[in-house]
Amino acid sequence: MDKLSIQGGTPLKGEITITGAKNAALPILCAGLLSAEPITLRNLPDLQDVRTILKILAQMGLKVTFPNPEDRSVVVLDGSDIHTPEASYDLVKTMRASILVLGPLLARFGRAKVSLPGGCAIGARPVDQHIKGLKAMGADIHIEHGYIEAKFGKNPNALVGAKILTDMITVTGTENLMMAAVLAEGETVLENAAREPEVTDLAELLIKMGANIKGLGTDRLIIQGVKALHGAEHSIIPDRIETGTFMCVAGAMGELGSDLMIKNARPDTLDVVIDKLREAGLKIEVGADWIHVTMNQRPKAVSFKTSEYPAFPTDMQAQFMAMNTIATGTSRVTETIFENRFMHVQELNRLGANIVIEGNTATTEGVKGLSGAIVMATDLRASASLVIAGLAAQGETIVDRIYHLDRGYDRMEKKLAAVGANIVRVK
Ligand SMILES: CC(=O)N[C@H]1[C@@H](OP(=O)(O)OP(=O)(O)OC[C@H]2O[C@@H](n3ccc(=O)[nH]c3=O)[C@H](O)[C@@H]2O)O[C@H](CO)[C@@H](O)[C@@H]1O
Ligand SMILES: C=C(OP(=O)(O)O)C(=O)O
Repeated sequence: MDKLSIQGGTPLKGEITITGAKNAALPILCAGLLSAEPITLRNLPDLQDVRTILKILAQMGLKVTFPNPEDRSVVVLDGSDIHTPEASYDLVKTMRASILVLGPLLARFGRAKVSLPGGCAIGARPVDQHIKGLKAMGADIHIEHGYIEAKFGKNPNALVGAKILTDMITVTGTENLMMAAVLAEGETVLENAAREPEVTDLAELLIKMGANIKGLGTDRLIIQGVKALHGAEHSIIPDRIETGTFMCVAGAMGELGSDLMIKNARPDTLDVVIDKLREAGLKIEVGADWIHVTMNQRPKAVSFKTSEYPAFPTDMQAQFMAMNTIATGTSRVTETIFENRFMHVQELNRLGANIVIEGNTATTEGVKGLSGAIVMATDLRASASLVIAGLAAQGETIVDRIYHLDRGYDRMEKKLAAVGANIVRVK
């Protein structure tokens, strides 16, 4: 199992280029199931989760071609010969977002068999709202032997448009139902829809493919179903969480100093993150597609509560907490999206942090410095927080189990080493 070895305490300076967003790439790749014509995608990130979903899609019969094998950022999908609309437990268990094949398979082929994803480190994460929405669109769905078995029900030829109000805001739930609705008969209204930029990016691709979707970026999506979708070309939006993670790296360098020019970013998707980092004392300049961030003092403690977009993202919570560990003052961080997303706390404390959890709130008393240790990554963003803390700590930090990190970051250690970090992958 790979590990990262980090010698902390070096200042960071240079340029970092952001890659496409994992959480946009995954639903967008699944949208390849919706058309028999080729779809060309650019700015695809090179991640384990992307490799996993491509494997699942290829098993179904989707043809996946990288026109230039040395450049994994451009891919062509060909859904003209989908023969097996099924996703097995073996792959689904490694990545919950595999559930995103359910809506497109059912809408286009009238049947789908997809393993129920299990829970994961950060929470139980049921998919009841995905199922409830598809049932409202007339699907006949049963759970048997750990699999969701779905087929057309009410109407034997198609899903039917419906008004769907989910019990909570769900990102992949909105994406699954939107992909089902684009090929349904009639109008679907998704109330309480997620407004995350990745949902909008998926909607933009679907519109290029001929879908009729209104209300992009709002919590009410109105979709008029069409008979078939055609081919399209699309560039995946830059990853706002990867961007925010590197900004937290800059912040955690504190008095050591950092000066990072972050390129190919979408600062307009990071308003609350940028505000909070300025509150922490980072100097931030922003252009249309770049962010220049500098830091040369201990960060100030920042408190926040995670919530749905456009509020503070849960996927940035752990990275901010890593920065808070060495801040002046006390921060209070409340996690409202996932019931178990503080797994990094124990590991940050092993590096010398002073964090106490009470219910869904973590209180951090900033300390002057951290000291390197062996720590264990438990989930994707927890891993990122340990890398950040390791870069700020004195001495060597070993981050074990970085397969979690590889799920969602494209060559993170290479990007960090290029700006002066002393970080290497140990096989
Ligand atoms: C691949 C992807 O895009 N992953 C993101 C997506 O995950 P994901 O789409 O899985 O997260 P959701 O928005 O669905 O989850 C929000 C909350 O709703 C609950 N829920 C959700 C669906 C459902 O049917 N029933 C239910 O109870 C979940 O357990 C969670 O407590 O949004 C999360 C919240 O921004 C992010 O942290 C993840 O990075
Ligand atoms: C929780 C995350 O991803 P996923 O939904 O794929 O587990 C994440 O990206 O932080």
